[in-house]
Amino acid sequence: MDEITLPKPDDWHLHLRDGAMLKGILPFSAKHFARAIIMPNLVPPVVTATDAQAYRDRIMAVLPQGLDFTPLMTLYLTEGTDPADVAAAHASGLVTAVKLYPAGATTNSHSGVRDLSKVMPVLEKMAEIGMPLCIHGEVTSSDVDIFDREAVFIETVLDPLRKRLPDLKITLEHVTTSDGVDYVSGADKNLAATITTHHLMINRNAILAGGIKPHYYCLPVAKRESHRLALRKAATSGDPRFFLGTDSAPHVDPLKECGCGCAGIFTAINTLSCLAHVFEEESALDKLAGFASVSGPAWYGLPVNTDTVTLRKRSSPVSWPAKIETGDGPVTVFDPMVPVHWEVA
Ligand SMILES: NC(=O)N[C@@H](CC(=O)O)C(=O)O
Ligand SMILES: [Zn+2]
Ligand SMILES: [Zn+2]
Repeated sequence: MDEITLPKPDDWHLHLRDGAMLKGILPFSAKHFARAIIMPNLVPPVVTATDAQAYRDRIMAVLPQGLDFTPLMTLYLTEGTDPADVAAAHASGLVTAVKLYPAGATTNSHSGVRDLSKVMPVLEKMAEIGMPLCIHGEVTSSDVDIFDREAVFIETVLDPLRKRLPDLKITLEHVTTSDGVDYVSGADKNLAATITTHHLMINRNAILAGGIKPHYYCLPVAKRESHRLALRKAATSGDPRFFLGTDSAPHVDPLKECGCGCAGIFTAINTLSCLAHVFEEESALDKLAGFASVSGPAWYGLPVNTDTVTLRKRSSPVSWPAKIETGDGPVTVFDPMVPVHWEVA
């Protein structure tokens, strides 16, 4: 097969940032995706319905004419979040989900949750109204090895939370381990996971072997090869609980190429090409529509997009700019490290 047409994909985990960066990167997502779940980890974060409305307006204000793109807004859960504000934002259609960042787990997560018992009233309200909770699933304690933080989170935080609130609908974001895949596969209800493009393509060698490569550093950090293979199996299985969230997370190069580089990989430009490459390698191109276009809307209770996107396999590899320029500075584009022949037609 050298051509495949899909319902237009959606991105169920995306960082659009703000200001000049937002303006610089939005066109790349808006070209290939109809909708995206917009992460709220700005500085300051998107905490209230008022914040979400203002951020949504800023996104729409810089959306280039002719591109049809719907940002699905999220609220950043804090220990001061008001359950009534969350419920009203959901009822009005403004906000799709709430995002839980354990404080300190990732980029701009310092206002996140330290003590889960403090946000129980919000979570109870969400369970009652059927509003999904998106979770960055890593523990933060310094005595847990960074490669184990997802597995430990599942065991010590996620599983107890699901037992306490079985009606709460949870998206475990950017799952990176076989532990995560197994846990989601074994759940009876109300649990799904997003998988990023880069975690299907790279393992931790990309970051650490042959010199330290900050543009492959993200959180949760890429794990060993056996985990990547488990993610590939889940993504290409046709199980609707695993679907695409790119976690495209741009940072300007000076903030990545330094003594304490930021976590995040910018994949918005080449995600669809890379996914076609992965699914072809797994002899599963027939499962790509499910992963990128169908299972996400089903989970979030939205219709599948009626527009389509065609991917075409070329005889020569596709290339992308190594960097894009934004008003905030250059952003390095994800290099999949293998020749990719699929282009968006
Ligand atoms: N994934 C990342 O490495 N970084 C994200 C935050 C996140 O999704 O955890 C970012 O905002 O830069
Ligand atoms: Zn995250
Ligand atoms: Zn993210």
